[in-house]
Amino acid sequence: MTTQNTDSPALALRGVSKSFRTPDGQQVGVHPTDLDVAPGEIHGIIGFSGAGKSTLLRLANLLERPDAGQVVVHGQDLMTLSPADLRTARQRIGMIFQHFNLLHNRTVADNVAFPLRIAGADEARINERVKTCLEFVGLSEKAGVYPAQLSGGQKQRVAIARALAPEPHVLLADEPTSALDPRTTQSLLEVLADVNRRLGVTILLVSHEMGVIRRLCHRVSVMEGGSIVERLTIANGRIPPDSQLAQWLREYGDAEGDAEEAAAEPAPQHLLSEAAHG
Ligand SMILES: Nc1ncnc2c1ncn2[C@@H]1O[C@H](COP(=O)(O)OP(=O)(O)OP(=O)(O)O)[C@@H](O)[C@H]1O
Repeated sequence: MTTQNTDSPALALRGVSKSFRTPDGQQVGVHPTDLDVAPGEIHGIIGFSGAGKSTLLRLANLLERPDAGQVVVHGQDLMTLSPADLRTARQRIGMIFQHFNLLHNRTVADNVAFPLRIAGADEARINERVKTCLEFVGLSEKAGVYPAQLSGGQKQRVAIARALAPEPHVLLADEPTSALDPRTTQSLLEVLADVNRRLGVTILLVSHEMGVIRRLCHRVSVMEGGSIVERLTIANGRIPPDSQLAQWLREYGDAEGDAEEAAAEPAPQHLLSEAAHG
């Protein structure tokens, strides 16, 4: 990994906005929004359905191109890059999805190798990265199998290995555990915490599950109607009780079933990255 300037954000969205043209007219996905994610931070985005969470995340690697604003990753404004330079910059921004998005007709090893092949890496480096990344996610013995032979949790681990293959500085995660059962979710969160703590990867994660945010994130942005309406620090898994988010939890409950507990109970220590909190 290259040396990072710890003073500047790993990822900064500056005045980004996005509207969509629909048969009914213009639909606002994200109003002009600022977001800073510090190096080594795990930053969550939470909100109700349609709040603009996925759109905001996809603006961060120009999967959706903003109508306006800047997308700055390690000091480089992606909006100003040529297509070739953008492809290079994207090697440093990994992404994982709710439904894994694996290539079903390729083996696990070939899935992990895919971003490196696209980038024209040589076979020695590809083999070395595939081995390292599959070891990291605990799936070395599955290198030769096809995705259909894997469980959901294993598929998401392969997707994480694929995202890690080009040694990204930032990982974007769009509802990475929403298709998984609670126990698999727990082990996936441990993998993501390891990605952050051991590899120093900054993570921006969308989830509608409060438990995921509490267990994994250092800070959270709360979205409503295409805007960030609240920004909170999560200390030891605690949501500040006077926050809008805690109020919503009291009002609408939590996927885990106990809103009061969700606001008060500390997260397991092993899931909190020491990196960003010292
Ligand atoms: N490609 C698109 N075309 C038209 N409208 C879109 C498109 N993508 C998003 N939108 C609209 O933008 C708004 C925000 O959508 P987005 O998917 O970002 O919300 P979300 O908070 O991620 O919701 P969910 O939790 O249901 O995934 C919604 O009103 C949605 O219908």
